[in-house]
Amino acid sequence: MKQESAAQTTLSPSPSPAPSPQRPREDGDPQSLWIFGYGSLVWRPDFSYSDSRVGFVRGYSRRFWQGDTFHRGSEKMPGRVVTLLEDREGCTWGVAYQVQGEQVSEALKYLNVREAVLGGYDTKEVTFYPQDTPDQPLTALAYVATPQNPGYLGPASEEAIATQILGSQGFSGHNLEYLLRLADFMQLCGPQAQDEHLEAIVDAVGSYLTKQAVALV
Ligand SMILES: N[C@@H](CCC(=O)N[C@@H](CS)C(=O)NCC(=O)O)C(=O)O
Repeated sequence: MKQESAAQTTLSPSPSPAPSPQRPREDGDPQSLWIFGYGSLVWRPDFSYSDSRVGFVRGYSRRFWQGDTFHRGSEKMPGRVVTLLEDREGCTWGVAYQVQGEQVSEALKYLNVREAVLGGYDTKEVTFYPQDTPDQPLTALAYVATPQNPGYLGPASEEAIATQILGSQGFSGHNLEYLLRLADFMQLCGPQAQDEHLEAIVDAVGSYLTKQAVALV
């Protein structure tokens, strides 16, 4: 799985078709749906679900290119959170959650506020490959912040992103917590799950804090 830093990868914005979010049963009730999380959803889904799988989506790279003035930032100091960009050679690890029956409408209602209204994310159908059964892919719904949304910040050096993250916090907590929890998740996925962009930002945060600490001595 090829990974490049943000500077080298020419990422095209992902179109944001908004597929109908669930397949209704004959009686019109939604039957079941998989929701793919690749940012805060991997550690804080905050909706009830019946099953979950660790795995990945192909053809997308995760980037800290979405601004956030609510959850992890403010109007004065916007934070940076992740979105997916189409990238032929990209691969993004995360968690897919299965919601069934009433869980479907409850999850979508909740995520619409958390992701769309407060975060600027749109929905997109993706193919998810469970880590344990990659030969049995699942169709999942992902929340993607396209470059057309007003909060989109786009590319920046990993050092600049690290500095912005260190200086931002919002209603859900500090932006650094967001970065480190995602890094922790990726550690748990094992050596086959690489995200050079994420790792470069974590390294830049470490270097910055080390310099600050040395300056205090
Ligand atoms: N849609 C991505 C990113 C989600 C994300 O991080 N969204 C922000 C909205 S700006 C959020 O929910 N933050 C809650 C938090 O930071 O705890 C995912 O599937 O995880």
